[in-house]
Amino acid sequence: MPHIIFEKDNNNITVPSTIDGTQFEFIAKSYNFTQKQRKEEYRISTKKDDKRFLLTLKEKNENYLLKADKVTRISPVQILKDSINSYIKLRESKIISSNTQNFNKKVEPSQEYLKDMDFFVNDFKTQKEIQIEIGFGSGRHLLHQAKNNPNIQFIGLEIHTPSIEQLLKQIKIQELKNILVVNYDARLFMEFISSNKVGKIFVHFPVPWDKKPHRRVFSNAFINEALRVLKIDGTLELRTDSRKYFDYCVELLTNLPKGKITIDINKDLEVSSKYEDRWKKQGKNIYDVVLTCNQEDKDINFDFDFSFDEFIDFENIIKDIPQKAIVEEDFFIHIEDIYTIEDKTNSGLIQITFGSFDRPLSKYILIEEGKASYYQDSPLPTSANIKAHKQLKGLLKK
Ligand SMILES: C[S@@+](CC[C@H](N)C(=O)[O-])C[C@H]1O[C@@H](n2cnc3c(N)ncnc32)[C@H](O)[C@@H]1O
Repeated sequence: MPHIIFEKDNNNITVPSTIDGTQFEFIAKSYNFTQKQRKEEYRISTKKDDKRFLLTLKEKNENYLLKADKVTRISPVQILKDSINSYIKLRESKIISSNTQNFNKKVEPSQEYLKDMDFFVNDFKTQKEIQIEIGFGSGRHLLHQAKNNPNIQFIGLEIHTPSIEQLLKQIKIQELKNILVVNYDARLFMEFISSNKVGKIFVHFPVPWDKKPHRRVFSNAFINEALRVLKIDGTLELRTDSRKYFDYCVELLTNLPKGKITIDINKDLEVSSKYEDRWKKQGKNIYDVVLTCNQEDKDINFDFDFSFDEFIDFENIIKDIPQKAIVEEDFFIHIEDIYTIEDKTNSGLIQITFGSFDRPLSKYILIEEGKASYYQDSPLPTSANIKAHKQLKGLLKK
């Protein structure tokens, strides 16, 4: 990550100010919320190329360190590098060391088919049938399906970045236009797909997680969401070499009111995945369980208003904000730190981590003269984020 270490001086910048197309909006100082012996630390709100983010300025030994803030990190990295250089230019400080001057400009592979979750919340629309593969790994099965079914829109979900890069390269080489790739936990992704739109969900050779069953893709909540997004006669297909995982899924999938199951052993598919080849060579059995959906579901509403109340008494509230995490059954809230903005009443930043345990979200809430909003953008409307927001709103009301 780009950063600069510079000599500690008194050349503070005035805000707001703009230099070389970079605007520094305000500076918030750490309130020493956690009450540990802490060094001086600031967040500098910065705008460049229509992006808004924070820079971190803190003491490092006898000097200052200026770097990107992890929570509000943006891309491309060049914007961060330019903003850090602009800050030092404006401040006229003496640089001790830096990696922002000749940062390695790597050519990124085409990311056209890699989508983030905002895309699925705000922009994703298709007239085509959707099919989803969860944990596509080497991508052999997904690429085969996409090549042979050009009228189907495929969505590939993976959490392993090298597998995603490999698939994106293959999409380019094979000139496929019907795969969207998402780096997101499959257990939480389905919440963003409209009801009754999906023809097939493939889960081939998921990690069995025998020692940590709560990490498995299959759970009651996942199956309910799968049945909601599947259209009538749509299928959720598990293929596994693990007898334990198979038995566990058969139990979860049996006697559901909205679907029925079929099971198989050592069935041949048109394409054998990398893991399948490995297990077959070892003489292992391959088990299939297929759940077929037989009921339509109601559509869901993705709109949720993540706003806060009109006036927040920030200066009084920060005295009572809980330092311990609030842990509920399916979400949590942890206030990480608080920053106050000098020379402005009722203004500051609250750094929080919250949402689901599987995919916690880190964000800042910006309070400007008593008016609060999420810094950068609102959270994704997952059920856990919505519940956490409602509770946060209550906390900030007192
Ligand atoms: C054992 S590999 C199987 C890969 C491929 N399906 C095959 O048959 O060769 C399991 C894959 O699932 C991915 N994975 C595990 N948990 C996941 C989750 N919650 N969401 C999305 N992908 C996941 C892993 O990164 C891994 O690539």
